[in-house]
Amino acid sequence: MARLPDGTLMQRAAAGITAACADLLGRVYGSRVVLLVGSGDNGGDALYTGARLAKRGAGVTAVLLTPDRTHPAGLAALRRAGGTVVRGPEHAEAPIRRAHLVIDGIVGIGGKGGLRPDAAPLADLAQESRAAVVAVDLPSGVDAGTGEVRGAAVRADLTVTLGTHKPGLLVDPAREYAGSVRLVDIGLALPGDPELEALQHADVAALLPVPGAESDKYRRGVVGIAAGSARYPGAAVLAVAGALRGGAGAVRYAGPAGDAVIARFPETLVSSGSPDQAGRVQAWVVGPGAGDDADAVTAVLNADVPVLVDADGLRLADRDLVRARRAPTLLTPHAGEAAALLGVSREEVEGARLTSVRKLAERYGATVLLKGSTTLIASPGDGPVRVNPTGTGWLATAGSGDVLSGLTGSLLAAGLDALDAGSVGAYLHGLAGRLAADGAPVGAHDVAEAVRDAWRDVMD
Ligand SMILES: NC(=O)C1=CN([C@@H]2O[C@H](COP(=O)(O)OP(=O)(O)OC[C@H]3O[C@@H](n4cnc5c(N)ncnc54)[C@H](OP(=O)(O)O)[C@@H]3O)[C@@H](O)[C@H]2O)[C@@H](O)CC1
Ligand SMILES: Nc1ncnc2c1ncn2[C@@H]1O[C@H](COP(=O)(O)OP(=O)(O)O)[C@@H](O)[C@H]1O
Ligand SMILES: [K+]
Repeated sequence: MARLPDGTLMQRAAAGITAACADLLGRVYGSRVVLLVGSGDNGGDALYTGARLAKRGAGVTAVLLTPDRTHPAGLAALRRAGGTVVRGPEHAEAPIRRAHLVIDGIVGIGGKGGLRPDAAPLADLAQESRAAVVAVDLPSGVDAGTGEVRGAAVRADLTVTLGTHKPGLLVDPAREYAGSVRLVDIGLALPGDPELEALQHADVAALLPVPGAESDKYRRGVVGIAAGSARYPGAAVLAVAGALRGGAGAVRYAGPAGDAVIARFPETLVSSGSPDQAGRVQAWVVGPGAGDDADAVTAVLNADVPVLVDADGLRLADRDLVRARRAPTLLTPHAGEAAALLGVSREEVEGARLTSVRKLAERYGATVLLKGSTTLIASPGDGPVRVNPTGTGWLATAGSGDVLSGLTGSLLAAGLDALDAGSVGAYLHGLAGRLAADGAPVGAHDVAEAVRDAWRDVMD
């Protein structure tokens, strides 16, 4: 900012927001636009955007939340362009009701907590009106850095974000408030590591284990699955189904559901004893449908290879044993399991996913994949947390987590580190869920089958 003339970034921002608004409106000339203007630079962005729309023939009304603390140059620009001003939120109802478009410039990255009482009714009015709502930088009232929503907040149809995505646009519950998100490059060079990163197709393609000319099944990695029980044999079958599609050269199964596994997947190497008698593997998955078999969990945690712990395994695992492990450990809880591991309520985890996943990784000295509407993967330390961009609500179906654990374990056995295995596993799983569903409900076995399509899609 220091290297640029005053106002340059704001003009770039306004140009980008104006273009997005024009796309949304279709026709700017003759449209009615209301600006919700707070006291900071976020309000300034809205005012300059309003000025540009007014020059193109829109009727623009600015609602000033704090009339004596409004961005002065932005306000002057709007007035010069023919915009009108109402002073105070109490005058907002009539213009918002008639608007085609509401631009939310109440607060951006400078905001703290939910909207204050004077601003909160504006969020309601905007939501009740038939106008499209465009948020500048962020929906006002959500926490930019964590994705938490601690009070009233604007619900946008589109968020035009400036310079970079913010965690609040990628992590639930705030993500829901953002609508679709459009990034405007305003030429900021961003320092250091981001808080959050999202893999894209090319990143995943570069990480997927592909066999070379010299490969054999052992070099590709053998994944061990210690899952299922007499009561839940299906969990074993689904975990193996995921594991067979994850790139390992062989899948070993150890546990009481060997007959069910073999019946469905004859290529599996099955044994009914303890995992430590099952033969060598390069990674273990333990826990899906395991019931109360704590011995199997302990045996796996004592193995000196990467281990993925899911479902019942998370409940049965000796926590000191997890912390004492030297080989990589990947825990894959959903919000309820994460809540039990942290000793808090499920709601607390769902309301603060980013904080929760970091805390878990720190507390257990392990990589943690927190499942759910936004899947996050964190390793201990200050490095970026990964957010999975491919998730879909169709994955919320019984057994789909078992598929994820097998798939991700297979990637671990193939040599990916725990953070990469977790994020690539979640990416393929989400994509497979979308491809399998294609607009209609799916079962977990459909998701497992579609992993191959997801893999091809990524490699294309
Ligand atoms: N940085 C950049 O490179 C660029 C930044 N740009 C833009 O600037 C924005 C950041 O601007 P900013 O720093 O002025 O803060 P901002 O988000 O307007 O909020 C502060 C104001 O909100 C108020 N307020 C606080 N909490 C509140 C609440 N809960 N409910 C209601 N009000 C609340 C708070 O009031 P106060 O505490 O002072 O009473 C203060 O006046 C950024 O998001 C982007 O749009 C772009 O132009 C391009 C380049
Ligand atoms: N609303 C949602 N949006 C996206 N993904 C979801 C949603 N709900 C659940 N999922 C995903 O579905 C899977 C469910 O796993 P899990 O909770 O372990 O179920 P199960 O134990 O039945 O297999 C996880 O990968 C999770 O991230
Ligand atoms: K905003």
